[in-house]
Amino acid sequence: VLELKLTPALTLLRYTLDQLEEKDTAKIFSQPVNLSEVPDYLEFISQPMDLSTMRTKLEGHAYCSVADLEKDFNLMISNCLKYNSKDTMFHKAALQLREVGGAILRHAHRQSQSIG
Ligand SMILES: CCOC(=O)c1ccc2c(c1)NC(=O)[C@@H](C)N2
Repeated sequence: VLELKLTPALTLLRYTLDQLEEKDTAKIFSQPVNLSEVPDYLEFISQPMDLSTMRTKLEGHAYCSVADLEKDFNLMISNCLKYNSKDTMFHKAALQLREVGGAILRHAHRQSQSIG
């Protein structure tokens, strides 16, 4: 069972991000895109996002709700779909994580309504 600490809202956000990380089995979303490996990345992507950045923002109280977390998750996915062509592993992984992550986030929304 979810171990709810004194701050259930923050605990729910942490648990939700843990679940999203777990689904990134190839770990392609765990760190910022390496700009020395991908030198043209910022020509296409104005606001990079990744799971480690989301973790830092979460612990820094940048997310007030599941919706805030979902916004950065959607940004991370859309960046990947934009930069990587359809026939790449990256693009396919983003489509997959979008589906699986969507279900995780819907469940977290429902839980946040019950813990307030
Ligand atoms: C060491 C080389 O790593 C990469 O080229 C690379 C590594 C990870 C990546 C990525 C590229 N591109 C992306 O769009 C995001 C999702 N992940």
